[in-house]
Amino acid sequence: MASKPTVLGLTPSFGFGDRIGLATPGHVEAMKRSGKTFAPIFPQQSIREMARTSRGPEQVMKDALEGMTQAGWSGPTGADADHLKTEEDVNRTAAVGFTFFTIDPSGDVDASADNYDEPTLRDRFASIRDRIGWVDAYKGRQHELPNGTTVTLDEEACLRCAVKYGLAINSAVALADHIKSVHEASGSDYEIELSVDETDQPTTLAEHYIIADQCLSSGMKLVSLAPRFIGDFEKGVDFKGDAALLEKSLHDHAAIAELLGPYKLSLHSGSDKLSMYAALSRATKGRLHVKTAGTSYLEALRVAARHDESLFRAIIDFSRERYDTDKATYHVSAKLDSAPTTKEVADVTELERHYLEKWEDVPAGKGFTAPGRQILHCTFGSVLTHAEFGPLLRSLLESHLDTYTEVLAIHFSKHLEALNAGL
Ligand SMILES: O=C(O)[C@@H](O)[C@@H](O)[C@H](O)C(=O)CO
Repeated sequence: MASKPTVLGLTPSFGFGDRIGLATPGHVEAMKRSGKTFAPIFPQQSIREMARTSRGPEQVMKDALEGMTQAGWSGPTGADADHLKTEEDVNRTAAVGFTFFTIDPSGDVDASADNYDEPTLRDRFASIRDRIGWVDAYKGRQHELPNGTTVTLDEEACLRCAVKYGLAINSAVALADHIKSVHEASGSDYEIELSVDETDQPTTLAEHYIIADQCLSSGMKLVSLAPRFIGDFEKGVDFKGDAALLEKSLHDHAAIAELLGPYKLSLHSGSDKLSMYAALSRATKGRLHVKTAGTSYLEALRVAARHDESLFRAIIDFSRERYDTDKATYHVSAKLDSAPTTKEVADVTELERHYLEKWEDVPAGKGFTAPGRQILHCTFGSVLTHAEFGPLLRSLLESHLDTYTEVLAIHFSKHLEALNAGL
């Protein structure tokens, strides 16, 4: 019998989202092979994923706990109620035993604030001044971080942060208060992650400092924070960008987390970012959380590529029809013409290479880069709720659970080993 989800505190942790409900045995197997320093989060699903797959929190929790029991996992696990935006999201997930609550206040972020000229910035600030009381308290301050970097909170940085994130901080604090009251009523423990990763511009050090400081001073039980890091963290493929600049910035963000918390730095869209994992582990000295989800769905399609070619081809055709619509809320850059149609590729192994890629084709220490992965990645909801493809894929996985478990074990062992390399 699997243990009940618990809080994990500052232990290095790794989130294994599962959009189908059959991946946990493979996740457990990867943990057994390579997860020595990491605590797992097996039940993990965002509200967006639940909406797209028509699975509710009960089902997500039940599938993960059953998978843990089936695979003989008796160690601890967290349970991540991911990308929560409303009190209703909290109530539904708390009721079934989620312990790690990821608050996503992106609906209240003013994403245009980075481009406002000074008069517009002052104007916008004037319109929300009565709801943001902290600008004068930070203005003019400088903070030396444990790694020697200085965070400068000049007037412009404070105003821009207030306009961009002020209302989002307020809504995050309000949702955290609700999480607290729900858990006080039930007498159960919980922890909070704040995610501000889904923005176009990277989170500056000044923004990170103010956001975290405001949340902590409100009493938020913040155990991890997901900034938007520099470079590109697109879904389904490796990190794109300047590795040296990223590493320097990871050290700075980790130093803020150490100074103000400590809390963990969290990496969203963490699947397949193997080329930067060691840097993340080094910079945070293991005080980190990595979140993955869509990559387990892609590995499920690998099972289709190997055991039911016509289903694999049909799913690719359908995903190509859906991609331009379904990619709307995801950070991806693939275009439909970056991968061939199924008619253009006769050999299924070649098709697998274009749409999923194979580990044997990827250099050591790197992740996948094939653009076709993104076409399949964003369209999971349409496929899984499709009257024909959803049930066919599920029954294929059920009859080839050994293959699914093994491909996931290989896939995630590579992830965990790359993270361990920096510790
Ligand atoms: O697709 C989703 O909604 C979630 O899986 C992700 O955004 C999640 O937060 C994540 O970053 C997984 O890599």
